[in-house]
Amino acid sequence: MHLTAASMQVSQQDFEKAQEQLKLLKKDPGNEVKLKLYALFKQATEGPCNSPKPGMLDFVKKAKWDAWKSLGSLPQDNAKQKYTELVSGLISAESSSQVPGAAAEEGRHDGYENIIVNTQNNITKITLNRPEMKNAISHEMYREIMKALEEAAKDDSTIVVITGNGDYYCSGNDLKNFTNIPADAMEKMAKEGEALDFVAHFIDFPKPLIAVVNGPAVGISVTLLGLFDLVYASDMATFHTPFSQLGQSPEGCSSYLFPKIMGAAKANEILLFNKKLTAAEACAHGLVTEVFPNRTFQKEVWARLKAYASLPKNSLAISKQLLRGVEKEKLHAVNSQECEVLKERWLSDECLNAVVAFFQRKSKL
Ligand SMILES: CCCCCC/C=C/C(=O)SCCNC(=O)CCNC(=O)[C@H](O)C(C)(C)COP(=O)(O)OP(=O)(O)OC[C@H]1O[C@@H](n2cnc3c(N)ncnc32)[C@H](O)[C@@H]1OP(=O)(O)O
Repeated sequence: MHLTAASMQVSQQDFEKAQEQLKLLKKDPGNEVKLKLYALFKQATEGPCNSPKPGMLDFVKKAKWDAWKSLGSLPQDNAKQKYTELVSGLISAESSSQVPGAAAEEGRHDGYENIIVNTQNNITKITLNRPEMKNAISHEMYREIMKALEEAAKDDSTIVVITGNGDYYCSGNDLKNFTNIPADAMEKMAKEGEALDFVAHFIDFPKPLIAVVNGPAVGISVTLLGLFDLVYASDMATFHTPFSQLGQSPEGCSSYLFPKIMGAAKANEILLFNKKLTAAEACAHGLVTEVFPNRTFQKEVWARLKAYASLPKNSLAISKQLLRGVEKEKLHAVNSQECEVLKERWLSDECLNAVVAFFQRKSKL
């Protein structure tokens, strides 16, 4: 690739170094980020997109073209700067969001396979730990999260944090949950009260519960955010609830909380029409408390959480109960109704076909 710019905020050398660093990334950054990188690189090296729009059915080329076109007239030097920042963000996220695999990690709780739980500095951290599956939540993982929440409710911690290991926060329900049990998978899912019980753990959780959303969030990991007390997000996080695409319906009390938080018009766009939000949009609509640059995300968020965790524990828990108490009964009723509808959805052809289509998808970016 030939680069031409001479006077740029980011030197040619830094830009080229970023391209090299990108190759060293151990983790696949994911399509969303790949598109952003592609667009910024093209803008930085060729300027605004003037190439003809690819045909509607050429999905990959069209996605790339859209991403590049969306940068409009962003100057080349700005694109170069953003590209370099994005790469360094990915590198630092890789080194800081990788949870040390060592069982020797201080305060680590034993007995979990799919999550890592540790308590330190008055904070119990629950890390979703299936990075190769984008932290999709399997049956076993649902059970582990419930167990971890039950233990965290009783332990010495003042606040409890949920985050993800790797580039994703969580890709939602593991769609293999529908396929692992032969033949009667959907029926079994529908009969088990797992979803109801899982969401109830969040409604009833007695301490401040904070989501540290390190990357994209999908499905139930988004809807549940309405039940958290704080949501901090990296600027690389996105929020997507593709329920109608999947022949499913909203859960996690989102059918009640999302319109309340962001107004009916926006909630409809998100929950009915699969509109994916950027972190900045989710923050503007009240789902996210604050967004941080990915480069400094872990450092800034954990410094803040440590300060919060030194506040008086009982006062925090009592105040949370006051805030939540008025709505608890309503939230359980909403959860119950959402799960009833979901059970029917899981038995529908629309849902079955969507799950089959996911596992049959061929073309990836
Ligand atoms: C108690 C039950 C309560 C249930 C409540 C109802 C909950 C509803 C929901 O959560 S609906 C949302 C369900 N989630 C999805 O639809 C997301 C599906 N995944 C994807 O669309 C993509 O994987 C992606 C956009 C998250 C990431 O794309 P990409 O960056 O291209 O990565 P890969 O697709 O290659 O993913 C890597 C690897 O992970 C597997 N995987 C990712 N997410 C899921 C998932 N949710 N279920 C199952 N498997 C998932 C993916 O298949 C790849 O595996 P492979 O390499 O192909 O073996």
